[in-house]
Amino acid sequence: MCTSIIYPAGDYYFGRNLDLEVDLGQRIVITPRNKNLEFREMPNLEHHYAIIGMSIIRDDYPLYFDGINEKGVGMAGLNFNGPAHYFPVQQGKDNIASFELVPYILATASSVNEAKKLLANANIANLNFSDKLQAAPLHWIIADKTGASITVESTIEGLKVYDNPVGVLTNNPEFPRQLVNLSNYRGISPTAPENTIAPKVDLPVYSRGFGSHFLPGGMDSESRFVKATFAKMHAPVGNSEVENITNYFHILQSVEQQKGLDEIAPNTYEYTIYSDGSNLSKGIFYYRTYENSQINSVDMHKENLETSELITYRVQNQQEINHQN
Ligand SMILES: C[C@H](CCC(=O)NCC(=O)O)[C@H]1CC[C@H]2[C@@H]3[C@H](O)C[C@@H]4C[C@H](O)CC[C@]4(C)[C@H]3CC[C@]12C
Repeated sequence: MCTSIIYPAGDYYFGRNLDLEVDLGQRIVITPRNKNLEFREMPNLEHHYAIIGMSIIRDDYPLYFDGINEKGVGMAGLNFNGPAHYFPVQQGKDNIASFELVPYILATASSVNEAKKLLANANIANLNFSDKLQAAPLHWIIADKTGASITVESTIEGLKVYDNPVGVLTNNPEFPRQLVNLSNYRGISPTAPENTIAPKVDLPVYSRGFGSHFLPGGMDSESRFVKATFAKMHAPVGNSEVENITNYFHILQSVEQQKGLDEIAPNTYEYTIYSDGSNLSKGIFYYRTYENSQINSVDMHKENLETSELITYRVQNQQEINHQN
């Protein structure tokens, strides 16, 4: 399972937790402006916006899990096993394979509005990257540096693009149902509630944090949707980049999956392999991993973006303890 958020703090910060049972060997990958991007059913893009994000590379192609572009648009693919449905290539449509969608949108859209226009005639084609890398059942969140955010879901009913008023995405069920479920938690608050159940009875507030007594805390995607929304909506805005990115990671950590808590097969557990977040205005990509709580950063603008070869950075996975004596 995964969780993705956009956090407003002066600048906007966008990224995700990647929860899975295996590390796929992803790297931080920068696609510079002149890297020739090939698509199965769409024209090549020889010149486009530069992208930075978490990705694996196969046959010199960046298979992004999530990323942002130099215009301040961010996008993440999250598991959507069950409802996800991709279609055969359709005449007259912009046929984009599911594994092409992140590079396609980030290479060409300078805002969420532009992404919406690109998606208006899109068909998510049921093509596999290769026999070994079959299409993954995903849905997507797209956000930009103005704070706008949408959810993209291709189901048996076709391609749906929803405005995302909370700026959060997890996994199943379909996005509208996540919002309906959120209504059940209208009362969740940082403040202790009034005694409305029996006003004449003395019901003491016997603990701090009473306003979130009924906040779900499970690993499941409905629980994470509610918890991440609560954490994000009430997160403070810091006075510096360091404070903001620190707050950002605290929000994602509220829905982190620790090893041992989510058994997906006998003795196999899903866990938060990495958390990442980018400053959408500055093009700085930050991440931490399960093994390494240090916040690391890669600034796309410190690379020459006018080049044509993929640029990669190894994920720093070593915990460094600052021994003070
Ligand atoms: C499984 C995760 C989503 C995390 C999640 O929700 N996980 C677990 C769960 O709920 O079961 C998704 C996010 C991005 C996906 C990858 C990207 O889409 C890129 C690539 C696309 C290929 O079609 C399949 C492999 C490959 C490399 C995908 C494998 C599955 C990934 C890594």
